[in-house]
Amino acid sequence: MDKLQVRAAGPLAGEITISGAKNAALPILMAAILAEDEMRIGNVPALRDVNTTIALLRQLGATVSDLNDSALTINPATIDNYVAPYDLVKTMRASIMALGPLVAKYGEADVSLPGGCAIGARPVNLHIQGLQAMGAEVVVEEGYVKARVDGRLKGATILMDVVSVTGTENLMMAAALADGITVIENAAREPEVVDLANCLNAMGAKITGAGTDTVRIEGVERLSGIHYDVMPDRIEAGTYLVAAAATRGKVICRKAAPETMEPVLLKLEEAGAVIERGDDWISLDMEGRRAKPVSIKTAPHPAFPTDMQAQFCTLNALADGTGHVTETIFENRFMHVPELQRMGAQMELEGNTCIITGKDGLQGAQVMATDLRASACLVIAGLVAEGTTVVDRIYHLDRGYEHIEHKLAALGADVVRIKAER
Ligand SMILES: CC(=O)N[C@H]1[C@@H](OP(=O)(O)OP(=O)(O)OC[C@H]2O[C@@H](n3ccc(=O)[nH]c3=O)[C@H](O)[C@@H]2O)O[C@H](CO)[C@@H](O)[C@@H]1O
Ligand SMILES: C=C(OP(=O)(O)O)C(=O)O
Repeated sequence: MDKLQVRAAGPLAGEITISGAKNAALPILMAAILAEDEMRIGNVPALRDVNTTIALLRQLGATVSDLNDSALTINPATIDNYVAPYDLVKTMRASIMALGPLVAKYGEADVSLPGGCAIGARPVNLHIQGLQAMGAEVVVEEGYVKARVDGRLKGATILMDVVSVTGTENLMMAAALADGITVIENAAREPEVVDLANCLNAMGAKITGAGTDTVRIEGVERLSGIHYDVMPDRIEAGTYLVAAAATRGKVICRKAAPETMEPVLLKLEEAGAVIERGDDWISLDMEGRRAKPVSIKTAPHPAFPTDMQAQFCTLNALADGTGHVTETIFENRFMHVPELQRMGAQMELEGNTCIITGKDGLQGAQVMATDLRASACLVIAGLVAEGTTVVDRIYHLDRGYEHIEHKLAALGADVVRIKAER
C-alpha cells in the first residue's frame, strides 16, 4: 500500500486549481444510467471512486470511455445487467446510487449492501423505504438489496426521517423516470444535490426545489444524454485552505465555488484567516499568525459539513487556546483523534465532542488513517510537525483527493508518495 511522507517546509504559498467534486461526480455518473443516449461528463476528478464507478457502469454493460482530460462519455444503451456486485460496492459506498436509476429504467436492480465502514453504520433503510413508497418490491437477501417493479415506478410523497445526501439523490434519480409526481420532504440541501438536479433537468427531468428541504419531481418518460460539467469540490478546497491556515500560509484556490463553502470560510475567518472570495476563486492569508481556536458542530447543509470536521481538529490542535468539535452526523468519526494524539496533540473525547487545546507544534510520527478525511487531517498535521510524518493506507486519500501530493508540492510542501513494493 502506498504511503505519503510529509515533512514541514514552512508556510504553504501559491495557487492551486480545485478539481470537480467527488460527491457530485459520483451521482452524476450514475445518472447516466437513466439516459437514452450518450452522456459526456466534464470536470470529473481522477479519483479511485471515479474509477470504481466506471468499473461498475462497465459491469452493468454500459459503454464508458476512459477518463481523459477530466472528461468521459457513458453510453447506457448497452446496459444488459442489473447487478452491482459486492467486490465493487465494498470499496465505495456511493455504489448504492446505482439502485434508484437501475430500478427506474429497467425495473430491476440487485445492489450489494455496502456494509459498515470506519465512520459509522451508515444504513440504507431510507433508500429502500423511498423506493417501496414508489411501488418497488424491495427485499434484502444474501447481502443484496433486490428491487423490482412491474412497469414504471409511481410518484409518491416521501418523508425522510433523517437527512440523507445519497438517499435524496437516489430517490430523486428514481423519481425522475417515475409515473407522476414525487415529493421528497426533509430532503438534503447539499450543493451536490443541486448539481445533480441541474444535470437531471438538463437531461429533460422536471425537478424543482433542489437545495431546499422539499424537492418536487414530476416524472418524465425519457431522459436524454447531454454534456454536463461537475461542480467544484468544496471539501477539497476547504482542505487546502485549512492546510494553508495550519502552516500560517497564503494560498489561492482557483476554479472553486465559494458560494457553497460559507460555513467553512466563516470558521476560517474566526480562526484568524483573511479570506477573499471571487466568482470562482478564494484566497486565504494567515499573515503569519497562529490560528485561533474555533468551535464547530457538524450538521446537514447549510451547517458545518462533517467532511471538514477532521481537518478542523488538526487546525485546533495547533491553535492558541481551546476549541470544541462536535460531530452529529456519524457516530464514529473521530478515528483520527488517537493518531493526532500520537503526534502530540492535546485532545479529549467526551461523547460526540472532542475538546482540543492547541499546542505550538506537533511531532512527526508514523500514522494510519481509516477514512478519507481522517487521512487528510493527518497530512495537514504532518505539514507543520517537527520531523517526518508517514501516513499509511493512503488509498483512502486517493478516493477523494486528485493528485494530492502534486497539489501540495505546488504550494511548497515537502510531500512524497512512497510506492508500495508490488
Ligand atoms: C458520496 C457522498 O455524497 N457521500 C457523502 C454523503 O454520504 P451519505 O449520503 O452516505 O450520508 P447520509 O447523508 O446518507 O448520512 C447522514 C446520516 O443519515 C444516516 N442514514 C442515512 C441513510 C439511511 O438510509 N439511513 C440513515 O440512517 C447515516 O447513518 C448518517 O448518520 O453525505 C455525508 C454527510 O454529509 C458525507 O459525509 C459523505 O461524504
Ligand atoms: C465520507 C465520505 O465519502 P463517502 O460517502 O464516499 O464514504 C467523504 O467524502 O468524506
